[in-house]
Order: sequence, then C-alpha cells, then structure tokens
Amino acid sequence: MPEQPLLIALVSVQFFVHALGWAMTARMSRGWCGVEGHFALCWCLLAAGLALFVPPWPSGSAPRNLADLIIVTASVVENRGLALHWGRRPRPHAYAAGLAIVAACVAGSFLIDNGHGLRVAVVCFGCAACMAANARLLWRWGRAVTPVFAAAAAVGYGVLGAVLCARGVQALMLGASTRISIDAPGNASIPLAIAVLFIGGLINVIHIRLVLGRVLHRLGLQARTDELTSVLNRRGLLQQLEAAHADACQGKAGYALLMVDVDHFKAINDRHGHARGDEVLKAVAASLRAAMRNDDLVGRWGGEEFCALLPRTRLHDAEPLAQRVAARVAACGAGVDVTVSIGVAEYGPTDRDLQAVIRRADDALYQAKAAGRNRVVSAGSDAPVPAHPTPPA
Ligand SMILES: Nc1nc2c(ncn2[C@@H]2O[C@H](COP(=O)(O)OP(=O)(O)OP(=O)(O)O)[C@@H](O)[C@H]2O)c(=O)[nH]1
Repeated sequence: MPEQPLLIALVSVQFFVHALGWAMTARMSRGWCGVEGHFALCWCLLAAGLALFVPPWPSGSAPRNLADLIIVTASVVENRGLALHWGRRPRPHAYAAGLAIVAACVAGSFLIDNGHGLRVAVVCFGCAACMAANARLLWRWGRAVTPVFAAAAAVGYGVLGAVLCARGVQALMLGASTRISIDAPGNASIPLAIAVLFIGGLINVIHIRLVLGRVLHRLGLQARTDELTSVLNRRGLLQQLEAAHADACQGKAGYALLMVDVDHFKAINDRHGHARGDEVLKAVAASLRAAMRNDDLVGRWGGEEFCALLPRTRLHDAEPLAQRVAARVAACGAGVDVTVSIGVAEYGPTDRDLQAVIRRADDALYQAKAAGRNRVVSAGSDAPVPAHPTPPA
C-alpha cells in the first residue's frame, strides 16, 4: 500500500479505537441513547468516513462524497451528544434539515460543471456549522462549571469552524482545481493527515473531560446528599460547617446553627408505619428548606434530627427564623401532627472548635425537649419559647 492511504488508514484505526472506548463506556452506563452512545457513534462514523479514502475503495467522486457526508453526519451526532451533556433538548428537525440540504447540494453538484468545488464547500460549511454550535454550547453552558477548560475548548471548536469555512470558500473559488485534501497526491497531505490525527485526539480529550467531570460531579453530589430527604447528609453539612467555621475564625462573618429534632417520632413510626414516617421526614426537610433563606443550608444530621447552617447570622436573627421553621413544619400537611424542638447557637469569638458550637446547639435542643418539646431554645437564653400551640403527635 502506498504511503498516503496507509496514513489515512492509521487515522481511521485510531478513530475506531476512540469509538470502541466510547462504546464500552456507553455499555457500562447503559446509555446508548445518552452522551456516551452519541460519542461512540460519532467516532465510528468518522472512522468509517476516513476508511472510504483507503483502497480497495475506488478514488472517484462518489465514494469521496459519501465519505464527506458520513463525516458531516458524525459532526451532527457529536453536537447532539454535547447538547445532551448539558441537558439541552436536541433539535432533530434542524439536524435532519441541515443534513438534507448538504446531501441535496452534493447530489446536485454532480449535474453541474466543476461541481467538485461546490461539494467540498457544502460539506465544509456543514461541519463548520456543527463546530460553531459546539463552541456556543461550551461557551454558554460549560463556563459556569469549568471556566478555563470550557473557554479553551470553545475557542478550539471556533477556530476549527473558521478553518473549515475558509476551506469551503477556497473550494468554491477554485472549483475543480481545489487540491487540499487528505488523499491529495504528493507529500503535501501528510501534515494534513497528522493534523487530523492530532485534532481528533484533542476532541476526544474534550469528550473524556466532559463525561468524566459529569460522573465525578454526580458521585460527589451523591456522597453529600441524603437519599431519603434530598437535603445534605451529615458529611456534606459538616464540610460546609467546617468551611464557615474556618472563615469565622479568620475574622470573617460568623454563623448560627439550628439543631432540629422531630418530637415523638418513634410514636409516629409505631402508630402510622415506617413508610409514613419516611414521608414525614421528607415533609419536614421540605419545610425546613422552604422556611430558610437562599444562603442557608439544611442537612439531615441523623435519624429524625436535622441541622441548619445560617451564614452571617447572629443569635437574635436566628431565633425568629427557628420560630418560622417550627411553624412551617407544624403546617407541613404530612398527614399526621408533627412538631419539632429546636436548639439555636451562634459562633462566638472564643469558639476555636466547631464542636463547641455544635455542642451548645445540642444542649439547647436537649433543654427544649426537657421543657416539653415543640419549642425553640437559644444557647445562653434561660427562657424556652413555645414554638407552636399544636400539641405533639
Ligand atoms: N421512618 C423512619 N424512621 C426512622 C428513620 N431514622 C430513624 N428513625 C426512627 O426514629 C425514631 C427516633 O426515636 P427516638 O430517638 O426515641 O426519638 P423520638 O421518638 O422522636 O423522641 P424525642 O426525640 O424524645 O421526642 C426511632 O424509632 C428510629 O427507628 C428513618 O429514616 N425513617
């Protein structure tokens, strides 16, 4: 086999390896219709398209343009995969219309003198439109999570789109004599083949980075979230508490803590069943979140106990908030009478240790329980405040 087709065959094999990797990932995540499945199909199409440039395929216009159409389809599939990655709704009609226009132009160009230039141009413009759409997706949705990577990748796709546009314009102007092609005779196309291999590798790195980032983000979220109530779990809340405490120790704003415990929860479980108990816990968590401000964080401390972190909040502001929480819970409509006891504590300049603040909130909660439940007690204040007139369940 002469050097030229050998090089193209190598690039095709490399893309096929990418496809294999994504196919395995899609199978593991059972996501053939998801992002991984789209990337697998994209790389498979690219590998197939390039393989059509290699003997025994004849070197006439038909296999070349079939290859070009397959490559445009691969670009469309990639864009669909990226759209799915950010939860955007892919637009099948737009994709189908774009592909139909490219296919019609390629078919029509066979009837025109010097149609070769038109065919190359249309295919280049088709791919360039997909690259521009990819750049837009990365710029619009990716920068919020990974600013540097998303901006660099968006610029990369943008440059690739611009190069393809320039190539399309050149093909239109030069018509039949346009010769810049991966299978053009002579040594000129060797750098082009190497560039295709390099750019393909970079695009695959972008795909890997996006999917890996999403998987790690999801795992991190699961590790910090309570499965039943969807609020933070103890580990997740402790991380936030430690960060708030470190900030406070450095002289930044302090914080307040609410320890919230459902009253007589064992009786609710015993009387109404464990499943209803779970529903009550979900309703209490939802009420807590609804009563809090945007910056406040709610977590399930364990069992029927919740904890809320109120950043930049003093005790005298935390107390009315705790009252509001108690009133919300009492009105949560969980199907049974539910009340909570709440202990409130705030960070003080002598608190070198987060555990000291947690202990004060816990002690205040214990006092609220001992004083008859369904009330708010602030660490340091002697008089427990009844939270709500409703008697415990
Ligand atoms: N349904 C349900 N019950 C839970 C869950 N986690 C803990 N519990 C139950 O919560 C109950 C807590 O009981 P206790 O610690 O005696 O507290 P209590 O009955 O609320 O009493 P006071 O706190 O003193 O008012 C236990 O019966 C646990 O089995 C859960 O995820 N779902």
